[in-house]
Amino acid sequence: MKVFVLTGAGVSAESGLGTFRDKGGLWDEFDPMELATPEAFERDPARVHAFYNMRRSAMVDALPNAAHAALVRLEAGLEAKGGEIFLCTQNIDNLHEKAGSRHVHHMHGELLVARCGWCRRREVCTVGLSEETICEGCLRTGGMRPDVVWFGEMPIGLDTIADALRDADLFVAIGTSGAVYPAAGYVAEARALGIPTVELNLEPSDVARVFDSGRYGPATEVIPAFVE
Ligand SMILES: CC(C)NC(=O)[C@H](Cc1c[nH]c2ccccc12)NC(=O)[C@H](CCCC/N=C(/NCCC(=O)O)S[C@H]1O[C@H](COP(=O)(O)OP(=O)(O)OC[C@H]2O[C@@H](n3cnc4c(N)ncnc43)[C@H](O)[C@@H]2O)[C@@H](O)[C@H]1O)NC(=O)OCc1ccccc1
Repeated sequence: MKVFVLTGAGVSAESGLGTFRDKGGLWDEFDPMELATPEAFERDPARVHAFYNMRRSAMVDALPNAAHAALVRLEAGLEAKGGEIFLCTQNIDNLHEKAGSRHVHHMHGELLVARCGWCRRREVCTVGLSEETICEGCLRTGGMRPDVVWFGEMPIGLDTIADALRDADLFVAIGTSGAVYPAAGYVAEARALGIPTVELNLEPSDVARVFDSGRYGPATEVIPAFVE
């Protein structure tokens, strides 16, 4: 049994990391076009660094919750029966890995990684970034940026995701609003491939009608019940 699991900010909400579009979510307070685009970074790098430094310091102390732990059990359970999980997350936090998940694909990158815009070197980053941050590779400043996918930028590993989707026996979406593409389009692709689809979310998402079924409630309750 091969299970494709797509997760979004809702799976980390009960770990204290805010979501984007919910009441009091990040995009309530901040404008994504002023902070999560390459143009915004070009225009005002200090402002973009401040935004991601704030989120990074919250992430460093955050702990995984029962939903993350249940997905680790699902991974182990499937592998014990010769199956596998493809855990595709839109999240830039590392709570899946902190919980013990071993096969995590970050399609929108990772905030605890920095990338140099000059030499493209990547390095682990648990502290704040600024325009003065020196790249340990090319020793230049002004090029370090969070290794995340901004709007208008190509998500990571689209071919790997397409292969995993094609091989899946079940598609599960967890804690995502279905508002951002290409991720929001995967349920329709799964359906077109004849793969059963289920949504596990606090409430029906923007693409709820495309799913065969849905279970609604907090992830820390719904995911352990689904995995048992
Ligand atoms: C706004 C939207 C319309 N715009 C887009 O989709 C754009 C443009 C676009 C592309 N194709 C289109 C087609 C149609 C229309 C527009 C487009 N897409 C892009 O720009 C993408 C890149 C988008 C990535 C942007 N980066 C993010 N994040 C990283 C940075 C950062 O984090 O700062 S997006 C960010 O928002 C997305 C949605 O967020 P969610 O995770 O779903 O969170 P949200 O708050 O929205 O919802 C939370 C959900 O959880 C639930 N919940 C809350 N609490 C709980 C709880 N306790 N338990 C359970 N559930 C819970 C809630 O009910 C809710 O449903 C995630 O992907 C997340 O990563 N790039 C691209 O298209 O490149 C070219 C391309 C691509 C492919 C092929 C050829 C060319």
